[in-house]
Amino acid sequence: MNINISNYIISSVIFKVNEKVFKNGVGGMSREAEQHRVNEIINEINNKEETIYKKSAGLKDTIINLRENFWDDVTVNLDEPDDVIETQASVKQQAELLIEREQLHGNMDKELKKLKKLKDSPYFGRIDFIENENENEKIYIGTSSLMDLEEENFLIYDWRAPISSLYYDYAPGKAQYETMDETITGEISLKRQFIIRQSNIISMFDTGLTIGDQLLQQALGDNASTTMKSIVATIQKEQNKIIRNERSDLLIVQGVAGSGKTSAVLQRIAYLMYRFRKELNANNLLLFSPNPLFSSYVANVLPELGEENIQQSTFYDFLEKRIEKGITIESPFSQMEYTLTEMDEKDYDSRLTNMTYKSSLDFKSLLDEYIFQLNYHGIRFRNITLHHEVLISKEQISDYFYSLEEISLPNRMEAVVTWLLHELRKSQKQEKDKDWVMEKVELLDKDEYLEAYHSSQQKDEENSSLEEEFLRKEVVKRHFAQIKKRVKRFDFVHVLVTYQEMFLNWETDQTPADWGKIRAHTAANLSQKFLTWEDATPYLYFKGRLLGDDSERSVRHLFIDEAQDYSAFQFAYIRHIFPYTRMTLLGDINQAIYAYATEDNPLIPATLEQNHEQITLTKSYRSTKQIVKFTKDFAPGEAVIESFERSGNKPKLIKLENKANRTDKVIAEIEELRNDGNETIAIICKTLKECDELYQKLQDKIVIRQITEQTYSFEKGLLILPIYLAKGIEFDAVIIPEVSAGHYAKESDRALFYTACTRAMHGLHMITSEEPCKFIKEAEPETFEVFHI
Ligand SMILES: Nc1ncnc2c1ncn2[C@@H]1O[C@H](COP(=O)(O)OP(=O)(O)OP(=O)(O)O)[C@@H](O)[C@H]1O
Repeated sequence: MNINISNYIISSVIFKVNEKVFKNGVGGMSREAEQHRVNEIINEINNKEETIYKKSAGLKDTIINLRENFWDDVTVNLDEPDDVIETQASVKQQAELLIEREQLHGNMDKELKKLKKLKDSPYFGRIDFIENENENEKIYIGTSSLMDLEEENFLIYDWRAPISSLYYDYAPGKAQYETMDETITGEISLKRQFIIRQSNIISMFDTGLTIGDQLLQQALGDNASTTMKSIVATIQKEQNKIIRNERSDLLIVQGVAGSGKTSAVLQRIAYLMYRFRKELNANNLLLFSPNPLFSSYVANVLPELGEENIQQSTFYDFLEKRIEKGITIESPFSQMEYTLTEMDEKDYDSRLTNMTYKSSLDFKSLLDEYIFQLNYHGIRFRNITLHHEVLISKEQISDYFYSLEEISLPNRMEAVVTWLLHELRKSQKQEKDKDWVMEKVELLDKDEYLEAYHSSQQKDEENSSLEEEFLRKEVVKRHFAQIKKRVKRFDFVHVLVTYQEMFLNWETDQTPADWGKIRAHTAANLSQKFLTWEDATPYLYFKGRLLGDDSERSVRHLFIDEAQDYSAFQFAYIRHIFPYTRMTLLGDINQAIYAYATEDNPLIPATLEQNHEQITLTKSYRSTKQIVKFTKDFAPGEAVIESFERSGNKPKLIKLENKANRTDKVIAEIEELRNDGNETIAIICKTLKECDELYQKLQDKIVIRQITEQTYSFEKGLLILPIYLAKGIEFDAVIIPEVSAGHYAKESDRALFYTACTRAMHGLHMITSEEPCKFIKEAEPETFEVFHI
């Protein structure tokens, strides 16, 4: 959490209010006594640092020494086989010693970093807990744990320790927490919060019901930052349930805009890495994020919590890595832009039909049926050629494939690979004596010649006099190595054409009403080697069923943010590709901006299996009470939306008499919002096209940055971006430059408009020169102010 001057002043005021309480001794130690304890902790940290520095310096010398004299301490004797074995063992032992010391040094480095952080702010919470009849124990909670010098007592508990959950889950009174083996019950007699900076207590509060609204007030009152912050000091009870959930294989979180889903999932990752530190490392965890900007926005949280960043990818990047070279996938953003801007295009309706159908599980069933009949016929193969001559024809491959007994398609493909490699070895022998080989030998440059000559000599000493023979062999081998590599990659299967066949020639009675349109549309795109976003996942699913999937077995936990934007087919594919992975899905059905996403949405499963769990978050922490009140009336879903008690100005609707004044009015609004203290202001448009047009008009008049699909990070200041790229991110203030009824006209625009409005923390200004859209009209009139200009 960044503490700025205004915060500091607020904190001091709050402290003054609370000071009296503390002086009177309510809740145990006074502020002086608490500061005294902080000082003692800092002393302890200093001592620890000193000890580690000393050990670390000695260790560093040992490592340098070990590296420099590595071979001195190794007995090298290669005379007899036994001696060789002994030498190997000796080298191994020495290497292990070095690795162990290096690891120890690395751990010390980590420990020093942790201590440095603790020195600045050792803890943020305290609870006094009486376990049954035992004495009252003071438990201080911080970002990591600290033990005394004797390593006997905890001076600070890590926020993820079992006992720390008391702090998040209970008010003073009866309380309990789970350890690995039992439930511990007792009573909390005090719950206290601190803001400590540079080893000084800036403020402290004794709290009642929830984790002090005051501390949360302060955290939420900050300006938006360009990177997300950790929320460990103020995690709310419901969020804590998400963070510490260990039971569920599938945890589904439906949370309203700004309810802390992303925050909770990042703390959850840190929790899991701590709780299962022996079994999990950063590579076992994967987060699917909605856009590249979001990835950089959240990149700071885990390092801030002392954990390594985990693998992060957009679903688009994940798919792109699995697709063959030469095939292009449309990005979800282009798909969205198309949906929003190309209504007049002649194929628009077919495209929408295609999108809806390809996103559904009905299409997956149809695809499964098509795949099933490929067991008997229909897979398209490619000739295996060498210099345009067919070595093994596609018909031969097909005959061989379909002559195999009925094992699964991928297993048969493996058998074909073995057979092809065998056949290629035969061709390789015959090929050696052909004319082209000598031509290639003559074309070898000097280095290649020598390399080929030497490697032939090394491998075939007996015939070393037959130089030409060797060179021929070598040249053929090189050419065949390429072919074999392609065979092992299944290049002999024409996956795209086999998929296309489904739309060109396959006949079945299971097809949907609009199959004709869908067929034509898909086949045309596939012949351009272009996969629309809605076809990308089905195609990869198809490819996996044909050739075998590279299941992601190393990923033990998958986290999907903005899960409402995944289609039923995409989610089914994810389950298919991560068969053994635990999943956490987070999203908000109100923000389902993709047209297909509401049907069979993974966030609202028809049934929950036994080890699945669903948690709902209803309180919005991002936006002021005024913004939440305004937006909740037109939110698409039925979900309860509560606001956190934080005040600001009412959203503003500016009605322009003259449309030509829009650019100047946008600039005036920016100025006004800046004067109110907003640092990061986003102009959020419905589409990229709208952004482009407005950006052209603004860029000469004001410093502004346009965010596109390719933007990977952002700085404070003025930004312009389309709604779909603002997902998951927040800004001090938002200006929506066009909110007319014509612009946000369709019911499907509701989620878009809601998403745009809910990006705002403190200020929301909307401009129109016509009738405002129906969503604004649905909001209670007293929730926003109207200005006629
Ligand atoms: N317990 C908390 N303590 C402090 N701040 C919090 C807490 N929970 C959420 N916030 C803050 O509220 C804001 C919204 O959180 P976050 O982005 O995680 O919400 P979200 O549910 O993912 O939102 P959306 O779905 O709208 O993208 C952030 O500024 C976050 O720091």
